[in-house]
Amino acid sequence: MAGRIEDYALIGNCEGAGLVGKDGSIDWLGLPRFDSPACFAAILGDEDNGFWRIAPVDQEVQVARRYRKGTLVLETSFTTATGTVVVTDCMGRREGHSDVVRLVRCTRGSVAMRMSLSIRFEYGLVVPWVSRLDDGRLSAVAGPERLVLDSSVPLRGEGMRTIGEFTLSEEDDASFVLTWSPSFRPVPPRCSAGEVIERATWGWREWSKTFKSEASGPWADLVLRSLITLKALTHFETGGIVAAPTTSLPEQLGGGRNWDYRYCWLRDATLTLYALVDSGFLSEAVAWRAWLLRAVAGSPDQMQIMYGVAGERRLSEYQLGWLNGYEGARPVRVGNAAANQLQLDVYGEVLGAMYQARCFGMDHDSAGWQLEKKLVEHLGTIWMDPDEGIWEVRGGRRQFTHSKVMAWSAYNAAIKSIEEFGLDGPVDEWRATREEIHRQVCEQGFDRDLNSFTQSYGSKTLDASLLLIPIVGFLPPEDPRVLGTVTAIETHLLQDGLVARYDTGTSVDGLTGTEGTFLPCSFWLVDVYTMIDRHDEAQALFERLASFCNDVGLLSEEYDATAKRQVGNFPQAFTHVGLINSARNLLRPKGPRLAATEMATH
Ligand SMILES: OC[C@H]1O[C@H](O[C@H]2O[C@H](CO)[C@@H](O)[C@H](O)[C@H]2O)[C@H](O)[C@@H](O)[C@@H]1O
Repeated sequence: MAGRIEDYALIGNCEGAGLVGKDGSIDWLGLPRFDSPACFAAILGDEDNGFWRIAPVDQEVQVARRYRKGTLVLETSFTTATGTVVVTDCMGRREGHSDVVRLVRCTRGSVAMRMSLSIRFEYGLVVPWVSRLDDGRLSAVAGPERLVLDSSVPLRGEGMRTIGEFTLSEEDDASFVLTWSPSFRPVPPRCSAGEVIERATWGWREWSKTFKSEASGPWADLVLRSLITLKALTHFETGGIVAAPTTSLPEQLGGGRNWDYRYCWLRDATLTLYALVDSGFLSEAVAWRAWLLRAVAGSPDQMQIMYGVAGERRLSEYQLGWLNGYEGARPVRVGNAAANQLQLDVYGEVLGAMYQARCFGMDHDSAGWQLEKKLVEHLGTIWMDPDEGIWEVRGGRRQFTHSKVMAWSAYNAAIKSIEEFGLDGPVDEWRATREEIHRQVCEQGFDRDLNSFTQSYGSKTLDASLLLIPIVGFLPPEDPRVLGTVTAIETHLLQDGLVARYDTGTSVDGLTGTEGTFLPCSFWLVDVYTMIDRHDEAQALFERLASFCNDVGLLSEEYDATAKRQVGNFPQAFTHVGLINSARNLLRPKGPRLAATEMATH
């Protein structure tokens, strides 16, 4: 049975990723790429859908976990009545191969262990053909995929699984290397588990050296963990950043709001980029900008709101009927129909990111500006249209207020690029449009009775995205309309002190059921509290949000305050971006300096 979402820890190699449970079971593994059909999918079904557990035979066990400092190398320590073992898990990458490495070391006494492996390619569906290679390794093949298991202990087949039982005494160890490669290529050479672990430890620590802990004060450890998580979700070669490494972990336990997040949203990726750059990690920003220019290249009216890891456009959504879903939450979806939506805010996010790249000296060619001009030109023809908005609603397009605010933000960024970097463009025309959007939002997006901006023009409902109005610099934080909106959101959208995105009962999203509270929204409230000098409330809310992190510092998309459980895809970049930004904003003397704010006031 799958664990609670917060019972999992992330392993990855900046190409693919997996989730390791506290019980020592890898219940999700996408190889070679984040969005590849998983070969372990037990988290979305049961053990027959693939898993790999290494744990003591004794069920009475105490578990403690941590990542090696500054790395994505996981150490799970199991203590039984007879002794302690530490299982070190990590992933490595070789040309054309991905390695999942598990090293078990006994540190005290002696412990009887059991390894149980069930490979099911194609998201838990396909049973592979398992055979022994001449060199003693096990090979599991189905169609184009192959996994090879190298083990230092004897293995046997039992009931469609591979089993290894062994007892380790103090200072003994046992190693396991599971290597993915295409089945039509030669079997990859052996590699040493210890060497892969040491190389991964060194590589992550080299990367982490850039991090300056002072800027994050008391939250430095959590912030670094979040940054490492964002890096782990970034593809080493394409520069694409996925929103999360999982699909269909439910937004409501037992519900149907289950989506595939293993793609690159322009919104999530741009915000991730801001957080990385603000923390000094510039090379990811350079790679992402190049990814972006390739992904959106072509006709501006064909720009999508999300792409595949390498910029693929067709992300057709379908359901995997053979998976029962996480704790029975069905359907399990692959692909994401939101790819074909119109979401005007992405123009604001993309143009803001390009402006910021310029501020950091990353713009070395004119190709970027030519594309931006085309995007603004296109935005000029659509900004007045209804869209699906930041929440990707499936209940029909509306005149979402936040979408218009971000259209304003797109013009604002483009105008600043001209004003500050001497670029060419019809600046007077763009200024006029910026002004027109601002006027329209203030007239049609603000409700005098509620004394608040509203979810869409003329509506009477609230939306957490309106917290971004001061953060992107659309209005100053002390503006009475901003203060009124904060009060209205506190009145209508706080659930047990956490900010809901919107009222799911209004049918705006076209979905049944409800959801947990979307964690980035609560981080936005932390930021706004800081901006309006409500520092104690900002601090208290941040501390509460930080307390939701699991034992290894990870957060999913949402939190179910009633069940007191993390819900939604995990770990979620958007949430970790919120944590990084808010932790840093709490310490800035003049209040938040989100990258987007800098953009508007630079
Ligand atoms: O709630 C309905 C929508 O949920 C997903 O979108 C959410 O996640 C995205 C990725 O983090 C984020 O960019 C977006 O703002 C969120 O609403 C899902 O991808 C959609 O298909 C779904 O309609």
